[in-house]
Amino acid sequence: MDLSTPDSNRHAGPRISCRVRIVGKIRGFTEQENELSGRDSKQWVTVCRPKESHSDSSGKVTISFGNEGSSRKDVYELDNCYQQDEDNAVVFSKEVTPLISEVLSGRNASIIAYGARGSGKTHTIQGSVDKQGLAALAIAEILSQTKDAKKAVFVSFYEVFQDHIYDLLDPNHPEVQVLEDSQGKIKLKGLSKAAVDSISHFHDLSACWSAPRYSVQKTPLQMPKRSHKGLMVHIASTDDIQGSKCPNVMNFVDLAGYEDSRRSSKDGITLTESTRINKSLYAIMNVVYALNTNEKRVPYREGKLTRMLQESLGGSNHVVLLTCLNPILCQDTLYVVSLASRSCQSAGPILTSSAMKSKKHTNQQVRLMGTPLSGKKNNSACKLTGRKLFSERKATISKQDDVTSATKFKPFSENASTITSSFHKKTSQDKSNSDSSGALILSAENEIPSAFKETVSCKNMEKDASPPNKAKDLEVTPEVHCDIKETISFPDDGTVGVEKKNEHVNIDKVGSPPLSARLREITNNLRLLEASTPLHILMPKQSDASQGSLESCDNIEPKTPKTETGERTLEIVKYTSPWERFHTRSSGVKNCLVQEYLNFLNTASKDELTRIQGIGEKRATYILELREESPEPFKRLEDLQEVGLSAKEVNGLMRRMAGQLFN
Ligand SMILES: Nc1ncnc2c1ncn2[C@@H]1O[C@H](COP(=O)(O)OP(=O)(O)OP(=O)(O)O)[C@@H](O)[C@H]1O
Repeated sequence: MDLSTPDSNRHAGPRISCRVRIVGKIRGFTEQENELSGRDSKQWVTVCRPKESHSDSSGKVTISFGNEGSSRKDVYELDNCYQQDEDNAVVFSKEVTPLISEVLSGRNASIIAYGARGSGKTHTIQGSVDKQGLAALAIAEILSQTKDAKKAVFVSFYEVFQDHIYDLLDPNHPEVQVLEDSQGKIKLKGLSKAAVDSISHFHDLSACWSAPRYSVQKTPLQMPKRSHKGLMVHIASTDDIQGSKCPNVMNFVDLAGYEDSRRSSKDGITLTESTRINKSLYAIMNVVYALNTNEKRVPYREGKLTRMLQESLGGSNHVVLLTCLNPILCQDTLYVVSLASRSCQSAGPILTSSAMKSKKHTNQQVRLMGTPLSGKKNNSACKLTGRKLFSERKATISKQDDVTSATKFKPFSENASTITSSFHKKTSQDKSNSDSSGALILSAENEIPSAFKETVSCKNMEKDASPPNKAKDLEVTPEVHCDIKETISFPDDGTVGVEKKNEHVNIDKVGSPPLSARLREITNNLRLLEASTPLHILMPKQSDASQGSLESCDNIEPKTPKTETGERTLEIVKYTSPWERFHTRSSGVKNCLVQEYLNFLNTASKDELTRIQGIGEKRATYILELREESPEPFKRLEDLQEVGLSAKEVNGLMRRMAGQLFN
């Protein structure tokens, strides 16, 4: 597959601006992938560039995912994207060379490779046996430019694993500490620097990036499976033989690969480890987002790596976030690119049906008449992750004119996606909308990204997808072979509307039917609910005077329904004494309070979370991140240990909370 077209090389080069530049890089096929699928396999990633003549001078590109003919049509915007056939040398000349001049004239710069596992980050930053990485190419250039400029070049290599920083040049060193001096400048205590005078010397030193490591007792250490690795290039004046007088720094960071932590990892990484790694990736992405949106507070303290790099990020420094993309179907790549795209705020990401469907693409909780739009069984809300993924900005597909791909499919027109600010806050009971067209408008009440409207189509709704009578308020009467067009709108006031019209026109032949899937799920949920509802309650026999009296009714406690012999009954519990009743019921109250508290942690906004004693800004942020990882991270009180609270602290917290009820 030849991805290049004359247009694909039409890079204007990076604008030297202080916002973080978000650039994509599609990895080349590995030999194995070549063997398995062949070069003429269907393309999964397509880069669309605006035409030169187009009024949009931002030069941004859109990346779409999905084979021609497939239903997946995720489209995201980045500052630029390098194709499979554009190797490290091309990326270096376009992205890194301009930054070297900046560093030599007094600024700091960082090139951060971010992506799913196996997306080519290491290949890009560290290089391989036969291809130099960006780091080595930069060192060669820096050495050549500083030769006659009375500058000395020092390097530091480090690894960040589970929020601990290790010096790779001197593995005997204890952990590197990130300290702040009296002027608020970051100091890295314990990170060694080595002077570099030639590229071969650099290659020798860089072996520590992948060399096996040993403990102080000389026993081999288990290498972390997923960690961040970095190089700091310090450019100091020649009289600074230690390179310690605040030299300018160029960072190269090969981030740990993103992997959905709910998937069991192939290499035995535990859920907690994986969550921590992803948390540190979110920390980077949150800093990038905050820098690009000029937020007052940049959350450097959210992660060790961000704290460590703080001096090189923001201000007049330059950062390139190189988002590495797998060239074959990879859910994690979609997620990564969606997060990267959200930081390209100047035009906002363009999102389409599959992005909408994916629970990963916004952190908003969307409820459809109290029933999940999609998502897991028994989950009352479908949680979509990716903070601020939907920006307030508008984007229209018509901006995209030129498709740089071998297959040249037109995702926009086929997808019929539009962004609108129109607002629909109506319910299905609103007769004016349930008109002859059969329009159906559903509403949800949670905070919803603004200005997003999407049109998708579904076809052939099956009979079994029809909701039972209990779902009458949805007013859906699915027909076999009916053609349905639905419009989902996200208005500004935080509600979502789903309009649906019976239309026998313009069926998207490749579009999946999201509404039908959702309705099927609603149906299934209702059936489950119906199945678990007791048909009748067996009351105590009248002959038993003690149980039959009105007085003793207060002594009975309904328990979970049992369905042993097919007959659904409600078990009746009789208390033998007021003490027993009081004891049992107060533990019930306690469990209820715990459950309410966990529900609160699973759903509350950041502001609400910080109202709870013991939850500060940082912990609230982490809770939100955990919720991005899993829709309901807190199922038991023990789960609170995940946010750094000890069992004792959790107990204290609950005791205080119970005490507050009487204040
Ligand atoms: N441009 C490329 N052309 C061909 N093969 C590549 C290219 N980039 C990477 N590869 C191959 O893809 C595989 C994964 O690459 P790499 O190790 O760089 O990914 P990674 O993102 O660093 O992975 P991880 O997240 O696990 O560290 C390797 O076998 C590498 O040789």
